[in-house]
Amino acid sequence: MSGLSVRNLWKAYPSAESKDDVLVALEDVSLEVREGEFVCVLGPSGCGKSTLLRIAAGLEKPSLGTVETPSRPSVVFQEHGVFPWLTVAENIAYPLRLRRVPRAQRAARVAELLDLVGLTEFASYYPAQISGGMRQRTSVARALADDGSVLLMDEPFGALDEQTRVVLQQELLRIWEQTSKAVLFITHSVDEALTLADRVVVMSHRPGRIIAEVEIPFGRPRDIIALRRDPRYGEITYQLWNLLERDDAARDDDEEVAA
Ligand SMILES: Nc1ncnc2c1ncn2[C@@H]1O[C@H](COP(=O)(O)OP(=O)(O)OP(=O)(O)O)[C@@H](O)[C@H]1O
Repeated sequence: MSGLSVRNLWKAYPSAESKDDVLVALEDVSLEVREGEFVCVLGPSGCGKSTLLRIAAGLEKPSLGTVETPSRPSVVFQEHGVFPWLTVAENIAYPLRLRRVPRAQRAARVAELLDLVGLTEFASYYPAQISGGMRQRTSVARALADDGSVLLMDEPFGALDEQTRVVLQQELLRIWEQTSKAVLFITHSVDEALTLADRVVVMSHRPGRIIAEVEIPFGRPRDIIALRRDPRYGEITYQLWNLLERDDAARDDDEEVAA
């Protein structure tokens, strides 16, 4: 198997309110991301998206269930994903050093990745000397330097302004389209999910369950500005919002019954 397979995942944390209680963050979550497929997980704040990603990355253990990947996934987080004491080029080279890739080969791969993410001029800058968007590009390039076939991204553009976000979304697609990596991308933005994904997995409020999977019909390569003119863009936006809102309304009903 060269993608990611998550089966019947449950995660409970000790409750902060009572030591006899638990907080269920994930409830029986199963999903597959095939080789070369881009899947977005969309859900409201606190529904367990990051928990799912951390478990998929092997950074946390599930309470129940399994995760299968052919190799250790690469991860891009929302912020603080780069080492502040290393330059842009050294950050990108980091996974290559860990794999003991010979120096000349490493330099060639770093030069290629710097070019791919448009940071050649900033190779010797430190993270504090570049913009937030450039730091995220560095983070993406470093994840691409990892040769794993699965890439996990946790709201990597969430902290950026809208214009930078759109530029980086387009760049990410351009770069990813040249690979066959399976991508699991976490977002709470309807717009971002349908712009990027082949398939959107919609999660409920906590405890996070999968309430729907929506196939996105836009082809590849994808021009993310042009697709906003496609009449299907509005329809799918409406469909996704409806799924999220219906779940919200169901939760309000549950709370009223419980009260
Ligand atoms: N280490 C932890 N200990 C206890 N509870 C936790 C822990 N990590 C997460 N939780 C709880 O699990 C639930 C899901 O959190 P998670 O961060 O996965 O949500 P999220 O969907 O990523 O949220 P957001 O979109 O706001 O980042 C939350 O109620 C959170 O309080």
